[in-house]
Amino acid sequence: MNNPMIKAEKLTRKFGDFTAVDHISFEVGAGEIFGFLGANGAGKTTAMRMLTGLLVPTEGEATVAGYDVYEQPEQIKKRIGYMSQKFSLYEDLTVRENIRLYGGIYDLGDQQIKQKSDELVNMLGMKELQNKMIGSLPLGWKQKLAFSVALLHEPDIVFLDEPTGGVDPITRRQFWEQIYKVAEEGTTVFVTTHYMDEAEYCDRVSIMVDGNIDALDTPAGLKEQFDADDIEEVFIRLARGAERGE
Ligand SMILES: Nc1ncnc2c1ncn2[C@@H]1O[C@H](COP(=O)(O)OP(=O)(O)OP(=O)(O)O)[C@@H](O)[C@H]1O
Repeated sequence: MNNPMIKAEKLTRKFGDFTAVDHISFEVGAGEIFGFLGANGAGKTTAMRMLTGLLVPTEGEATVAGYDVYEQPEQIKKRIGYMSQKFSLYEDLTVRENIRLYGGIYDLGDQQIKQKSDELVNMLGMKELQNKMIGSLPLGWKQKLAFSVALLHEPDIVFLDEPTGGVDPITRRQFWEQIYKVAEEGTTVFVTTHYMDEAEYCDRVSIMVDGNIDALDTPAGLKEQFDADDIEEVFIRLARGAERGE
């Protein structure tokens, strides 16, 4: 792959004697939608924390947007967006206040923040809601807004950690339309999900089992390789052998 946006080579993280992520290697291209699947405890969050410059690896190499995870975590943080269920918008601030807050965190100027706020509320059809507290909005709206906010500073890569948890299939589908749009514009999307229908929407999917990447291919390639009707079947077959998890 020429100039991969993410490149991991034998990336490893141990906690004491326990190896949470065990020598994983993969590359993700610019504008690619890369699905990062695995059962609970497989090591996805640990891998993602290393790639986002939040956790130092024990061994191995990785670059993200061309920056080294050991040497240049601060540069990485500037070039990525991050959205998760746990780390997201402030419930007791309004839609507009949240945008302003994150614009400030991402070092955008006042004028740019104002312009981005207008664009964003218009694009999301949230003009009427812009002065409402986030806490009063339905979860699907919060997710769409959190995604847009993660893209405010026009990052090269956006990391999405279970971005659509807890909403209905139509809302999830709308969220994925937003994902397609930014990927078409060239942003790389790295996404974890427990919804197997969403795995089918990715360009390529990796499946982690007990700290290792046991499979990595396009959805069609995985189905062929495992002679399965859908990704769920592939996933279950791989995850059944897992020792970790609930
Ligand atoms: N700080 C830590 N100290 C010790 N063990 C940890 C730490 N963080 C994660 N682990 C262990 O590493 C393993 C992988 O955890 P991780 O959170 O990366 O999995 P995951 O695939 O993201 O799971 P989930 O889908 O439940 O979030 C688990 O067994 C977990 O208990």
